[in-house]
Amino acid sequence: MDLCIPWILAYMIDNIISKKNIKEIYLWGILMIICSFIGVFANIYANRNASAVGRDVTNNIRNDLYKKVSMLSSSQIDYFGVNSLISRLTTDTNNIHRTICVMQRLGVRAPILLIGGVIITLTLDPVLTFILILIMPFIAFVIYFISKRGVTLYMNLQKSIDNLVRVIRENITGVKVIKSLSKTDYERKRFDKVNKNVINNDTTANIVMSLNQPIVNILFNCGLVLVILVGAYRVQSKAIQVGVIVAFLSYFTIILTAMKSVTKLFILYFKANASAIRISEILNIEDNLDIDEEDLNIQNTYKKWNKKDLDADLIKENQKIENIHKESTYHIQFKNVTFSYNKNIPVVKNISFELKKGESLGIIGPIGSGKTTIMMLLMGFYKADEGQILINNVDINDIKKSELRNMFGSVFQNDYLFSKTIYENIDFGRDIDGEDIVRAAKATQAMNFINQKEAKFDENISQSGNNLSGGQKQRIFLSRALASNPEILILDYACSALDFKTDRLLRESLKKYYKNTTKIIIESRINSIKNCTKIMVLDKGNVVGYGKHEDLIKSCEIYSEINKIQNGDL
Ligand SMILES: Nc1ncnc2c1ncn2[C@@H]1O[C@H](COP(=O)(O)OP(=O)(O)OP(=O)(O)O)[C@@H](O)[C@H]1O
Repeated sequence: MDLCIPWILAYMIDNIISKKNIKEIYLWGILMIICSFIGVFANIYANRNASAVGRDVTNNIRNDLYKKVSMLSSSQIDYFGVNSLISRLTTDTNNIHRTICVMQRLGVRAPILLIGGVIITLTLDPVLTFILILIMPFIAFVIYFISKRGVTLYMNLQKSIDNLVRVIRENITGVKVIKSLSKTDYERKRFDKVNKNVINNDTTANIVMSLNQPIVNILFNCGLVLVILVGAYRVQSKAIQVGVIVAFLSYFTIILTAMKSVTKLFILYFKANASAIRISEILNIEDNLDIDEEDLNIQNTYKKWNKKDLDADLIKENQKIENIHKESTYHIQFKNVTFSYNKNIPVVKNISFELKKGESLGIIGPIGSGKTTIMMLLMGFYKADEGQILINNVDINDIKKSELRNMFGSVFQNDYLFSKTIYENIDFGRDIDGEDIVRAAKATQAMNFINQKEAKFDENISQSGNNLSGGQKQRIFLSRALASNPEILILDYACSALDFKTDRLLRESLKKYYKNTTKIIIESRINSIKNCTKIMVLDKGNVVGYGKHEDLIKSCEIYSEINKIQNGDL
């Protein structure tokens, strides 16, 4: 419709107006109005559809990306970094969303106006069109050359945004520490630095990309001047009529706008391309995912087999596992396990221990000695470089990840509470029986403070549990770990915020109500682990003591030293 209107105008100027027939002028005028309306409504319709497509495509990409991110193995998450994953899920998908929306509107409209404009001007006057076509390769070259540089520049920009997200996240989650250490100024300067980096990268990218517009404008305006000069000469020599020049000026504006749109598209495209590369880096990962091939196979097999066959097979498989359980003497076995995060310097070396069902292991040792790493290996977050880890006599690498994870209840140092009710935070979407939740809350002494809350279990917890004390939070973490009646309970400094009495009551409840659960407890207080079936003393990734409390006091120098310090003897 945009292309029709100038053509009608030229026709009216050259053929209708001279006839001085008002009726005919009105008719052609009405035709122009109809064209305008059709154009407006078609535009609204196209925009609505483009938005819907943009919304759905981004929704799919974000879902796929989220699914993939949630399946990444721990080492892959370490490799990409949490902040980079967050900005890939947010800023990068947003860049793609904008581009898809604009691409559908301008990407369709601009070429139609561009090519259509050239074709129509050709029918009006080939000589003037020739001037137009002559400058187009120059414009295309400028756009291509400048925009090509955009990919690297926008990649750098995205990387600096990753850094910005990291610093903001650290500052917001660590706001209390920052204030208590009076480090607000220091953190502000750190933020300023990364923020400036984003601004600098953004400015560089924008300066380079904004060269496009003025250069394109200059080239086009030169063409316009030439058209008017040549056009005036041709009107004078009666080769064309005045209406053609008027139409030509309109077509020039249309074509110029279309060219500008193409430039904008290029900028958006290169920006989105940088984001798309970052997104596909995640989507294209195939190996080392935190989901077993077996899990995927089962999904595929479901499609192929009928349910009866699958059930029969699952029953056989369960029987096999049950037999293994019966034969197995040990619940958990570590056999000479060695592991290194960077595949260079081992963090834990030659770790061996065995636990029978219901037994407990206390792990103690200096900061960074590898205590948490042993738990990470047991839960299958990382694979051991050497040695073997067995649960119920089965190598954990042969156990389906989902099945493995279901065996555990765990509390780690950096656990998280969600802005939901106390009940939902304990249940954690697992549809656990209400009785089990209450039992867990009683065992962990959480009931005492839950009962004091107005809404009891339905009391809302604010983000990260800011409306709870440290000890209350820990009791909810512990309840969450115990609520599913896990086979294995892992407590990594899970009781550090509990007072001595609550700590003792918790241990008594664990013994009484969860006697079949095998427990591994990482603690710095000897009193919290001295009654464990076995105690392991770690130092720089090596086991320097292993046995019962009384034996270690005599045989392990580090252990007896810690014991003396904690009893006030040193
Ligand atoms: N994801 C990781 N990537 C690289 N190195 C890591 C990672 N996690 C831990 N480490 C390193 O491995 C070593 C052991 O860490 P680990 O968390 O197992 O120690 P820990 O004994 O549990 O310490 P703490 O008592 O402070 O909790 C440390 O030197 C630590 O810096």
